[in-house]
Amino acid sequence: MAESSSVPRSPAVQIERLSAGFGPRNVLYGMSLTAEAGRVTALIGPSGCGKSTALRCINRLHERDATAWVRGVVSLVDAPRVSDVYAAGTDVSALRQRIGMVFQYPTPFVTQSIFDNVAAGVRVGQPGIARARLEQAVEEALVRAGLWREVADRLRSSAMALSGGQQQRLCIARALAVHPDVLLLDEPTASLDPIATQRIEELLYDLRGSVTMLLVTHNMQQAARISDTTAVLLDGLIVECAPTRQLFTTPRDSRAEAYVMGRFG
Ligand SMILES: Nc1ncnc2c1ncn2[C@@H]1O[C@H](COP(=O)(O)OP(=O)(O)OP(=O)(O)O)[C@@H](O)[C@H]1O
Repeated sequence: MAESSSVPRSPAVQIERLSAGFGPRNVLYGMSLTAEAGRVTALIGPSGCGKSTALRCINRLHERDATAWVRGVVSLVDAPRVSDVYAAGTDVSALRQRIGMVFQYPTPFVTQSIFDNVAAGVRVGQPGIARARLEQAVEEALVRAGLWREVADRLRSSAMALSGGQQQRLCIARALAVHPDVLLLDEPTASLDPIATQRIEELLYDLRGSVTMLLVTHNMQQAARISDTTAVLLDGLIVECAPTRQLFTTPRDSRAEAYVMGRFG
């Protein structure tokens, strides 16, 4: 099987006037951003400016904090269909399968095998799925995550027997197994060495076209290498969003320019 994807295009993510915070504390101040369908949108900005909070508002992880609040609109747009992420009655677990997330540190289920890690979401979404179909879903996800060849002969081993980079690709496979529309990537290579980082970057690049990705990164070279669009978040607002090459060569906003030139943050 070729290690590439052939699933259909995903919807765009549209964020409009998003404000969010914790208790009396405001973190996002009415930010707007569109992550185009099937593209990689990088979200960059100094530490503490609200990048993770913005990502966590998209799949409604933010609201798990007892003091968290959110206002504004987040939609998945697959014209003419528009799904409001915060619509009353939304099945939040199903939403989080549609909008997968990968974190800075790999988060495999530590007591489970490689197979069971990838199968977890499929079992939840399709209880009673036939064994052969489950095995096929796991294999497909591992192939898409570029991990199949490394683990095919040890699917029953513990996920903890994998290297950090492999664990991160396992987490990506776990997210891909349920065919998400969107992948939220919160500094997915920050804990990895350069070789493992390169594998993940190649993987994300290859997933373009089949999944809409939002990538939070402190690594501007990484944003430049793999994103189509880059948005600069400063103090809870997007100050510039542009095609990546343009943003890094001829930014229009003076604050965005100062940030990408390393003059602050
Ligand atoms: N659970 C929380 N309760 C209160 N404040 C929080 C909580 N989580 C985050 N914050 C604050 O919200 C602000 C934004 O945090 P966030 O993690 O979104 O920023 P970030 O841009 O992703 O930062 P970094 O690049 O350092 O990861 C920070 O000042 C942070 O201290």
